[in-house]
Amino acid sequence: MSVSHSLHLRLLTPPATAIPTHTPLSPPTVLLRRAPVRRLPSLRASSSQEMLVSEKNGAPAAPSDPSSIEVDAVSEAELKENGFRSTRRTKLVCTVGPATCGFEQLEALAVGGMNVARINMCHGTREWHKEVIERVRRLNHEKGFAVAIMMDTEGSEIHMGDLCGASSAKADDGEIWTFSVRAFDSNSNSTPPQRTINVNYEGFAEDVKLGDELLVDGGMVRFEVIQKIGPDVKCRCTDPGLLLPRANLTFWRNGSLVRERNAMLPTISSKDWLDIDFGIAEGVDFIAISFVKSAEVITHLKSYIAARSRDSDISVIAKIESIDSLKNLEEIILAADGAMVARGDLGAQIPLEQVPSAQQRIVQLCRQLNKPVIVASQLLESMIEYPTPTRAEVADVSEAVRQRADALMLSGESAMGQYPEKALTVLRSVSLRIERWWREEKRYEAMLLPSVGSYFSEKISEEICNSAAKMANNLEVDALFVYTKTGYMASLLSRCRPDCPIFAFTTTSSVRRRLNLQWGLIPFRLSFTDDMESNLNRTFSLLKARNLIKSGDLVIAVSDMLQSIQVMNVP
Ligand SMILES: Nc1ncnc2c1ncn2[C@@H]1O[C@H](COP(=O)(O)OP(=O)(O)O)[C@@H](O)[C@H]1O
Ligand SMILES: C=C(OP(=O)(O)O)C(=O)O
Ligand SMILES: [K+]
Ligand SMILES: [Mg+2]
Repeated sequence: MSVSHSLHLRLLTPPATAIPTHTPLSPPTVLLRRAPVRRLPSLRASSSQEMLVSEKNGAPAAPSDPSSIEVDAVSEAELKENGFRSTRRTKLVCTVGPATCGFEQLEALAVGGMNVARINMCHGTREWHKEVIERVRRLNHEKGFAVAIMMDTEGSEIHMGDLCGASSAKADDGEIWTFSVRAFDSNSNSTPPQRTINVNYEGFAEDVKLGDELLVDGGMVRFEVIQKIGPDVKCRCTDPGLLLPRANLTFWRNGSLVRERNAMLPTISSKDWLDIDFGIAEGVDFIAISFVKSAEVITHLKSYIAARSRDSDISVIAKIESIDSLKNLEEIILAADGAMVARGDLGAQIPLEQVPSAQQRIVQLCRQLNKPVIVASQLLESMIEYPTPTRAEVADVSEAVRQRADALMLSGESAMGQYPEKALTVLRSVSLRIERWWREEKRYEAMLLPSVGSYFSEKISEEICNSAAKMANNLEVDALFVYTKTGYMASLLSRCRPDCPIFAFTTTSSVRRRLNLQWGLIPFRLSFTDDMESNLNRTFSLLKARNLIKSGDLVIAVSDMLQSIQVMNVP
């Protein structure tokens, strides 16, 4: 028999088309009934009008083709390879830099499981970044990937200049180096004297004091301030190491971070605004804001984006990397569309031993508030130079996966390291293994998920998703299906971190790319109607023809058009 009994739980509310979203509804009546056994028409790709897009081999169908379904080539391969109950849930972000900006290198990362490509506006020119964006878009179009693009702003941090073209400089113990606010232009004749580093913050020489400790890259190299001469600050190296172009600088006095005038620098600098305009014009999917201090800046940016691009849905990610961002954590996360635990700078602003608990707190709060969260920086730092990670790095990655963060991020490992693909493979295999272990052992601690919706209709959606996820675990279903136009219902299911994967069907490519950042979601683009029966039948036939599901698989379907939970076997 091709169809088993299907249980249909429906909340009797007016049809979704009649409900403007965010309108309070009258309390729903719950009706539980057993639907009659139905025999669905057995549709095969060959016998139906519905042609599948085979993006990998041919030209992709136009996104508006109503009869097509799009899933990215890698999710499809991973689903088949791992079997969908154990396909990867943790998403992977790779920073693109000189080591990975070529088309083939980007393709290798996409094949390796990169869900989001990050460009860091702190480095490179806008033209350089534009080319990377174009390559990623071409890759998506020609090869059937759905890699999203995240632009990360430079922010008003204090950092060194670009070492006049040198890729690095070695600072040895006891050496005297000069940090100067004088601008040495690598193209002009004003070559700086030896061991002189330009600092981008005008107030630097005035703000530091003799005896201050100067930390490069959060302590990778350390200096002590020994003399101030006009714009120049002479420092003695106390912890030797490699200085990298545009490395971040912090200064400490009596064991605490100095936050004087530099704390007054705007979160979004004038250069950042130009970069943001660039990002909007290029249609990036995410903009990550560095050194967020309060919720206002996020709200401000979001209204700027909305005014600039009426139909754009760029998500704003708040980078948590300062003391202020920890102080105002909840309001910042509430205002943003997601957050990043930016451990690089965070570890330079708070004592290192406080970073792990801050990470745990941020990851947990993001899940409670239903915002995706990325754990970033130094996950596999040694792989910049070596082909295998340290045991400690593997343990760190495992911990982020165990905390059920939405995504893990590579920085230097993929931007300028020697083994970008190997680093990505490590993230992928560790994620898969830890996720499986945790599922098998049912080790995860139950998390209280508070209600986040402000409207009654949103609260209904939350209850439906919480119940559907619980049913999915208890009934051990193979997959959850969610039909969602805005992606909201999909995120609510993802928040529950269910045991089975979540197939998220959405109508636009941009929502699909954004869902790529969220835990456990396998986003598909599909045109669907308000008729769930026909949506389900079409989806079943399209996915079966693609060998992504088979007759007898047990699925639970929810949608944001119809407040219902349906449990059924694939016919
Ligand atoms: N677009 C780029 N051009 C040149 N180098 C880059 C680029 N992006 C990243 N890098 C290199 O990769 C390193 C790690 O990247 P990331 O962590 O994003 O930056 P940062 O170290 O400034 O926080 C950078 O320090 C820089 O050396
Ligand atoms: C991700 C981070 O930000 P950036 O690489 O831009 O400094 C960080 O500080 O950890
Ligand atoms: K940055
Ligand atoms: Mg940072």
